[in-house]
Amino acid sequence: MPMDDHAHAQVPVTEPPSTAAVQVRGLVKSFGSGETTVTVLKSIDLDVYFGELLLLVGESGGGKTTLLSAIAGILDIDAGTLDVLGASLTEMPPNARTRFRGQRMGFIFQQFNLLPSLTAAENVAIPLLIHGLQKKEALSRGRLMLERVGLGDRTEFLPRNLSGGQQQRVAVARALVNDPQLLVCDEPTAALDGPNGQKIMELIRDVGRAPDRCVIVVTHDSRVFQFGDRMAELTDGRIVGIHPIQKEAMA
Ligand SMILES: Nc1ncnc2c1ncn2[C@@H]1O[C@H](COP(=O)(O)OP(=O)(O)OP(=O)(O)O)[C@@H](O)[C@H]1O
Repeated sequence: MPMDDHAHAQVPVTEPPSTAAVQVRGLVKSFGSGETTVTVLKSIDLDVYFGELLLLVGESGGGKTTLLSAIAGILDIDAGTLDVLGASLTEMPPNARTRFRGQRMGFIFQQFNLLPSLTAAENVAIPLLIHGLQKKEALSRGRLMLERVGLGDRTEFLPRNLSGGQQQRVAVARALVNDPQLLVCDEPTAALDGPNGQKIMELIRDVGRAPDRCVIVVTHDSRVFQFGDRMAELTDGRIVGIHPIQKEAMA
């Protein structure tokens, strides 16, 4: 096989780079019922491509977290379709969706959500244990992942003995330990100071983004913008703009 063909063979045929990893069409989501119904997402269309880091920005209460939760399969939607990593989330039964999420997606939140009584390595190993890996193997992979995020010397520390930036690194390691193709991040830098926020975004960009995967980051933090490839603006439940990020303008 010629080298080029061989390189192609590494990428699954259904998921070549530059095609949509996430395809959202006509997504509608409301909360409440009767007179108190609030329609938070009003017919959203959005594509997120393999190989990109997409920023989702917009006014507070505009629906960013709701959209992220729908894409992550955490939230049922009222209308529309959601295709994620080649699968229709809208048609998937809840159990299959939970499994799919655990195997193919990673999550990073503003709050690090680490379990306080577990060491850093144990926290990172949790997704692997849930998927049935033996504890020894899970911990060993957890430690390796912590090395990748620069915490090889902190694997046996409890979260309370780590700085905020280090705790978020543990959370990033936990999100990536399953080798997810879609990484969703909700305000990942909000609880961090400037330098730690920069380091976390570098990590998310460098480890989470690759030709066969993609990252979506909800953020208010303008210092994060330089790490994005495109920015989608969500206001009052609608995507009001989506554009590439001019890196030169940021420098
Ligand atoms: N479970 C829920 N029940 C009722 N209303 C909800 C629920 N979740 C979100 N909302 C409402 O949906 C709207 C959008 O919320 P969402 O958290 O998606 O916005 P956001 O753009 O992420 O805001 P922020 O930037 O402040 O985090 C808000 O008005 C919120 O009150």
